[in-house]
Parts: sequence; C-alpha cells; structure tokens
Amino acid sequence: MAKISVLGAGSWGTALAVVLHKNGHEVTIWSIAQDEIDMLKKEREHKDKLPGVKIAEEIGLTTDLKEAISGRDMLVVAVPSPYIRSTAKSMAPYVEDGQLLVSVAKGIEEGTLMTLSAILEQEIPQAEVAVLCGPSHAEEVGIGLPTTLVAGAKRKETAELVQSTFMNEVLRVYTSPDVLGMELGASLKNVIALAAGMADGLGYGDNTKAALITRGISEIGRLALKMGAKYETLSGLTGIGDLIVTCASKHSRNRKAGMLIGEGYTMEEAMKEVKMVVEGVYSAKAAMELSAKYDVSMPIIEQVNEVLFDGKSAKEAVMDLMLRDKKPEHDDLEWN
Ligand SMILES: NC(=O)C1=CN([C@@H]2O[C@H](COP(=O)(O)OP(=O)(O)OC[C@H]3O[C@@H](n4cnc5c(N)ncnc54)[C@H](OP(=O)(O)O)[C@@H]3O)[C@@H](O)[C@H]2O)C=CC1
Ligand SMILES: O=C(CO)COP(=O)(O)O
Repeated sequence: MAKISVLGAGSWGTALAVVLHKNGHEVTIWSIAQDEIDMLKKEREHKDKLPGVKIAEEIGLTTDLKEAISGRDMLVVAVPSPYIRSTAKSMAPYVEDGQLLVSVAKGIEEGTLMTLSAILEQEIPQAEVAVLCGPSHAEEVGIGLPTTLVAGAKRKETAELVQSTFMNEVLRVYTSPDVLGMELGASLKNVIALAAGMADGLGYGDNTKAALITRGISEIGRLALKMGAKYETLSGLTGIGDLIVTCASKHSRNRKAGMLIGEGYTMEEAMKEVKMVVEGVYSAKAAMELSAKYDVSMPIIEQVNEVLFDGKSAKEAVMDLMLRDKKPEHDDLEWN
C-alpha cells in the first residue's frame, strides 16, 4: 500500500483518487480552494463535476500543500494546464529528492511551448516525473467502466511503478518510454475535439467527424514526429485513442465547447457553460506556435484558432478547410 496525494479536486483528480483508494492505497486529495474542500468534506461527492461517484470517508481532504506532499510515495498532479506552473512553484519547497510526481493533466504552455512534465521537471528538479494518460473520461473511470491508460516515464521502473499502482480489473495500464509523444497527443487532440464539436454544432454528420479525426491525427502526427515523438505512440492509446474518445464522447468538455461555438456561442460563453476546464482553448495558440516553429502545416488547428480568437464563424472555417488547394492524401507516397 502506498501513500498518495492527488493535487487537484476537479473531475479527473477526484476519479483517480477514488480508483487509488479502491486499489488499497492511502489517499489524500488536495485543492487550492477551501470552499471546494469544505463542500467535499460535507457531501463526499463532487456533485457538479463528478455526480454519482462517492468519495470514501478514508480519503483525506486538505488545502494544506505541505501536509499533502510530506511523506507521500506518489503525487498525482491533476490541476488544469494553466495552473501547472503556479502549482509546481508552490509544491517545490516541500518535494523530497526523488519523490514521484505523476502528471495526468493535458496541455502545452503558451509562450514557452513546454509540455506539462517538462514544466514539473523545471520547477521541481529534485522530483522524478511520470505521465499517465489515454482515452479516459472521469465520468466512466469514476464508476469503473473498463478503460485503458498509458504510464510514461524516462525510466522503465518508474513507468512500471505507476502502472502497478493504478492498474485494476477495470483499468488496464500500459507503459511507454515516449513521454513527449504521449503528451503531444494528449494535448493537441483537445484542439481537434473543438473542431469536431463545432461540426456537431453545425449539424454536420458522421462523415465530417471521421474526416476531422483522421486528418486531425495526421496533422498531430506530422508535428509530433518532427519534434521527436514516435509513430507508434500517435497510432496508440494516447494518440488516435484519446482523439477518438474526445471527438466522439458525450462527456468530452472540448467537444461540448466546440458544439456550443458551432451553435453560435462565443468562446467565453461556451467555456462558462461547460463549467469544467476546456483545455483545447489553452493549447490552441501553443499548437499554432509549434506549427510555425517546426514548419508543419496544421490546417484544422489553424482554423480552430481563427474561430476562437479572430471571430471567424465555424461554418466559414469548415468551408475554408474544404476549399483548400487539391493535394494527395499522403505527401510521401509515390506513384509506381
Ligand atoms: N475530466 C476528465 O475526464 C479528464 C481530464 N484530464 C485532464 O486533467 C486536468 C484536470 O481536468 P479536470 O479535473 O477535468 O478539471 P476540472 O475543471 O474538473 O477541475 C479543475 C480543478 O482545478 C482547480 N483550480 C482552479 N484554479 C486553480 C489554481 N489556480 N490552481 C490550482 N487548481 C486550480 C479547480 O478548483 P475550483 O473547482 O475551485 O475552480 C478544480 O478543482 C486537465 O488537464 C484535463 O485535460 C485528463 C483526463 C480525463
Ligand atoms: O482528455 C480528456 C479525456 O481523455 C478530457 O478532455 P475532454 O473532456 O475534452 O475529452
């Protein structure tokens, strides 16, 4: 049995805390927000963000970061990407040498273009950092529906430790050394999911969705490979797998926000309506900057940026995608 704290009491942090407690670990949830912790202590359920999932009495709840970190075998970092750096800075003084941090959030930092594990490593150099992601909505993990994830780390033993800590009969965890590929897949898919949602909001059909998923992984893959990620990762659970679930699921926050924008909401109105974090909005500009930096064409992500930040209508964005210059499906396939 390990002593584990989950930092971030949103839907994902809560669902993972419930899993870890069911796996027999001693679990504490930390949140920056006192009112959230007070509510969770009273209700033992996150009624807004994860209704129907009970938080057992044995799961500790605190806003005291030092208490949450000291003496823990593992710290699961589940705060949304815009707060990763500030949370890491606050954590740093309390993290012991070699203490294991598992990043479960998805995003790329605007400006620095850094992945979240890289931010944790920069701010808390004494820590050992791993990532855990894959096609997984908190709503389904929280009630124990069969789900697969991937634990990534530089060291095989670290990935295997994360694997055995989270794995159970309804949560199958694989391992991977390709942390960069995992994090790029996990964060960029959110931007494509906004586009998939917009298509739904416009009343388009399954053909459009399939096109966005397929051409979406194609542009994510182009960039990720150029940045050093592995092809296998993009064709695996944290690449195409996560993209499929986010573009198709009724639980997806990014798809929901996109759908509202397709129906005519502004980005701000859509984010307010979804209530939970819409990570694709925060990663969209970073994705565009990466596309320029690595000189990779990312037409869907470009159109999503124009809709989010330049006032372009979703319908016009789809038209612009359809009317791009004629081209082969795969640039590098040769005719005999
Ligand atoms: N939900 C899911 O199914 C999955 C989510 N993820 C990823 O996990 C991450 C967390 O998502 P999720 O749990 O859904 O998010 P939620 O929107 O459900 O929760 C966000 C949490 O962050 C807290 N928060 C707000 N401001 C700060 C701050 N300044 N510093 C630290 N924490 C703050 C919120 O507190 P308050 O409520 O008080 O505002 C809340 O507890 C995201 O990167 C997401 O992409 C990954 C896989 C699945
Ligand atoms: O990353 C997630 C699921 O894998 C959460 O984001 P969405 O809710 O937008 O799908």
